[in-house]
Amino acid sequence: MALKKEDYPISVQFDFNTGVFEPQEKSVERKVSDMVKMFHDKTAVESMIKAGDPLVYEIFYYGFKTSASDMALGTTRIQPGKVGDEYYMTKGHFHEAFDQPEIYFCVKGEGYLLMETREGEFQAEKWTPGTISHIPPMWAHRVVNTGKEPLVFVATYHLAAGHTYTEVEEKGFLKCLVEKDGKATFVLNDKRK
Ligand SMILES: O=P(O)(O)OC[C@H]1O[C@](O)(CO)[C@@H](O)[C@@H]1O
Ligand SMILES: [Fe+2]
Repeated sequence: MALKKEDYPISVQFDFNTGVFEPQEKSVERKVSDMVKMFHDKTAVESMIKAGDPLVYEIFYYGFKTSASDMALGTTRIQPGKVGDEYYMTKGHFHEAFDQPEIYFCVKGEGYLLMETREGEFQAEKWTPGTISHIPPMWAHRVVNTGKEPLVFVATYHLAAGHTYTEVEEKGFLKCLVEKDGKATFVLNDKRK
C-alpha cells in the first residue's frame, strides 16, 4: 500500500519545564471567564474577570492522525493560583465514547487528579512528577494544581473519545480542593449537599 503523507513517523520535542512541544497542531487558552461554571466562588470569579481575567491553563495538541488511526497528544500547563479559596484546575470532562480510556502523565509540579463515575464513585490521586494515571472510560477526570509552580501533564487518548463538559459544568465533582490554613483540603461540593 502506498503510504500517504500522514502515514510517515513524526517526532515532536517536548519541554518538561514549559509543557510545550514543537511542532504542534494547535493550542488553547482557558481563562477564568472560560470556567465561570466550574469554580464554586462566583463572587471571586466575577472580581477576577473584572481585574483582568487571568489565564488558568493552556493545552497544546497534536492529533497524530494517519490514514488508519489517531493517537492524540495533549499537554497541559496549569498556572499556580486560586479562584477565591479554590485551586486552579482543568474544566474536567467525561468522554463521549463508552470505551475510550486515557493516560495522564504528570511531568512537573504537584496536585491531584480527581475522577468520578456517573454512579457517584469518587477517587483522587495525588500527583507529583512521574505519576502516571490510567483513566478508564467511565470516569470523568479533572486535574488540580495545588502547588506554587505551574503543573504540567501529558495526556494521550484517541480523538474518538470525545469530550463532554455539561455534566461537570452542572454538577461539578463530588469534592472540591480548597486551601485551608495553607493546606490543600478536600471539601464536599455545595452542589452535592
Ligand atoms: O479537556 P479539559 O478538561 O479542559 O482538560 C484538558 C486536558 O484533557 C484533555 O482534553 C483530554 O482529556 C487533553 O486534551 C488536555 O490535556
Ligand atoms: Fe479526557
